[in-house]
Amino acid sequence: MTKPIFQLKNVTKTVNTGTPEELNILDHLNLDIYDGDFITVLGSNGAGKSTLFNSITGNITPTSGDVIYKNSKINKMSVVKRTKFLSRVFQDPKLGTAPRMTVAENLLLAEKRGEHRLFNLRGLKKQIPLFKKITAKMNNSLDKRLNTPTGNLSGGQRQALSFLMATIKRPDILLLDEHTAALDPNTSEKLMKITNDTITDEKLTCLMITHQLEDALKYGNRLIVLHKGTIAYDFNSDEKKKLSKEDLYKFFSEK
Ligand SMILES: Nc1ncnc2c1ncn2[C@@H]1O[C@H](COP(=O)(O)OP(=O)(O)OP(=O)(O)O)[C@@H](O)[C@H]1O
Repeated sequence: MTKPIFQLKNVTKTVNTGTPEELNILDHLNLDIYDGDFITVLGSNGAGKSTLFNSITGNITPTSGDVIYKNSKINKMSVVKRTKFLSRVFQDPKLGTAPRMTVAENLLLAEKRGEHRLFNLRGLKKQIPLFKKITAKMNNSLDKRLNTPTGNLSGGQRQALSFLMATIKRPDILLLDEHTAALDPNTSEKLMKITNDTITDEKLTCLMITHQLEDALKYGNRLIVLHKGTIAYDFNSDEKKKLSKEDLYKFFSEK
């Protein structure tokens, strides 16, 4: 049987320890992520979705339990080291790119993700044809703005660039944190289609937080529902196909 590439085993994160506000924001959470999984992540506000991502990226260290990557315990591995094998796209288009650097420079930076060497612009010219090709796929004129500082792009262009930067160097795990939520419906739909095509074509392993029930049902091979810092439901591909939006509403109102 295939082994998971990433596991959270009995992970608990306690905050405000020893005070009346003490709370387990992750509570004995177990999750096995397999190569090629595309998992949509649902949960009400405060359920622990971002905290789950932070425990994968190393932004938080569990109070107890284990974080395992390819059979090795990595509880204390730094965020920077983990960027070698994982990337994340945030909801806010401003968070993914360096505003004063141009589109091309940001892409070059992303290509060198996880490398220790100091960033320099050597080799930029050589990469322009590739950068033109991949930005053209975004279908939003990004390919004509390779020399534009990213701070001058529209939110949609900037978020498309963030997605490209997260995937230009294949990550073992891609984390999408409501990455289309700040975009207008049209732009959001376009980026979601590109996202799905990229993940499917390149067989990426991905977790995607969304509040859009349609998207949670439409995309991916697994769907998990978080509640109070733990995984309340974990639907496999067959179970997910049978789910309706009404079922999902029910799960939320049961809680
Ligand atoms: N450092 C912290 N100290 C105290 N409480 C925290 C901390 N980080 C998160 N929390 C709390 O943990 C809970 C889970 O937060 P989290 O941001 O993971 O939820 P979420 O499911 O991503 O919510 P949303 O959908 O609103 O983004 C919340 O109640 C939040 O207030």
